[in-house]
Amino acid sequence: MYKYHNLNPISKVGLDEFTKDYAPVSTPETADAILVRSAAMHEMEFATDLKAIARAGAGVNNIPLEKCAEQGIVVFNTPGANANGVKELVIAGMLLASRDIIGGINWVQENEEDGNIAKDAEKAKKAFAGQELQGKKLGVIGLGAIGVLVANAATHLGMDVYGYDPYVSVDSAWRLSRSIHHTTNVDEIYENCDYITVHVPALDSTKGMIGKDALSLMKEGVIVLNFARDVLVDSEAMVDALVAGKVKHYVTDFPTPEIAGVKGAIVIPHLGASTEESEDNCAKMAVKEVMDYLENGNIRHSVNYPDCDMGLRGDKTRILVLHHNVPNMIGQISAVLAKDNMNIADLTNKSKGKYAYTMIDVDSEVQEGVVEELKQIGEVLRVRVIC
Ligand SMILES: NC(=O)C1=CN([C@@H]2O[C@H](COP(=O)(O)OP(=O)(O)OC[C@H]3O[C@@H](n4cnc5c(N)ncnc54)[C@H](O)[C@@H]3O)[C@@H](O)[C@H]2O)C=CC1
Ligand SMILES: O=C(O)CCC(=O)C(=O)O
Repeated sequence: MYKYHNLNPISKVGLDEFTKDYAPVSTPETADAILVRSAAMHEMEFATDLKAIARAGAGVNNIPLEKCAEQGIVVFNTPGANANGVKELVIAGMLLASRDIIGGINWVQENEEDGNIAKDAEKAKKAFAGQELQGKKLGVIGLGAIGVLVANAATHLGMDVYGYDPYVSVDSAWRLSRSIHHTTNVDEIYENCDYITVHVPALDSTKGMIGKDALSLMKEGVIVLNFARDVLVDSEAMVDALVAGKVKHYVTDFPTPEIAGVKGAIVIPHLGASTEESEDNCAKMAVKEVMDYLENGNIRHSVNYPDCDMGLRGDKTRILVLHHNVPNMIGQISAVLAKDNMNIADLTNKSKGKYAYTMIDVDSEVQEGVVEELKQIGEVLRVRVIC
């Protein structure tokens, strides 16, 4: 029986994917796998039983990826599974920033007792007039799962769309509408666009990317949208730009004390992926990733180990070795197996940055002594046998 622990509420539709071989546990200490959404995991200690963490979502900045890798814990995410939910809220964000829908609705609520409300509304409404999206320039920074959907949808609203992503994947490039202008210089977006939306992960290299310098290049009255992570935008610089009127509206999915009450900020409580569909999609993908890893050793959509897939285990015994990506690991591993006269039926080795993964199918049983010998090889981080 495998055990899993949910650090956040996870959609039942996803959890229903677990077979009868899986049971939930109320604390993480004995779990083989943890399912998580946005819970902060950086301060957590991980028990030795823990083999996998699946983030039901895209951003993994709440998880200590390297610490997990060093302990032989594979971290997964669910790329693209909530992208449509975020795309739709970004479009809503652009509309909220363009038309004073919130001001208008508030006016109606404040005047709900007014018997002449229909007539008075016709006089009051001029205070809530706005502008249309059609014909405006939109800059999309980060053309991954979400950025591509936002860019394509905006073209259907008649916007003139510019995209920037120096690391764009072939898959994303294929999905991007041909009418989107591809720029290799992000300053072009800052200088020319009426709306700028950011869809990049929170990394050391992207933190604070919308800061004083970027803001100084932008057009007067620009609208900036951030549905990616709070740290991408320098709060102090953004507050100054809002107060000065340089930025007309900052639409963000991340409330912080610095930005929450500032005039011109439209702050949403991290609702981008909070739709039934996105929550179900993410949970289903996360559960399938965990089961395939625990039962077959296959890694798909990991963010700290290489993806590696040998299909279903069948009647073979499968040895799984997580290790550092250094020379002569396969030589040392196969030497241990040869010494014990074990025949390798199939072997795959993949690497990603500092870490690598070796999957081996053997025809015979694996004795505990062999596992111990494999663990003793320097640079090996975890050995697991599935039979
Ligand atoms: N508000 C919400 O509820 C949600 C927020 N997110 C956030 O949005 C981010 C993006 O999500 P996805 O599009 O699904 O991820 P993704 O991984 O599909 O796309 C990210 C893109 O950013 C690009 N990129 C990386 N560094 C860049 C840079 N310096 N300049 C320009 N592009 C750069 C990558 O090449 C990639 O194409 C996530 O990392 C997460 O932080 C994701 C889902 C829900
Ligand atoms: O699980 C959530 O609601 C947050 C989604 C998110 O921010 C992400 O997928 O990166």
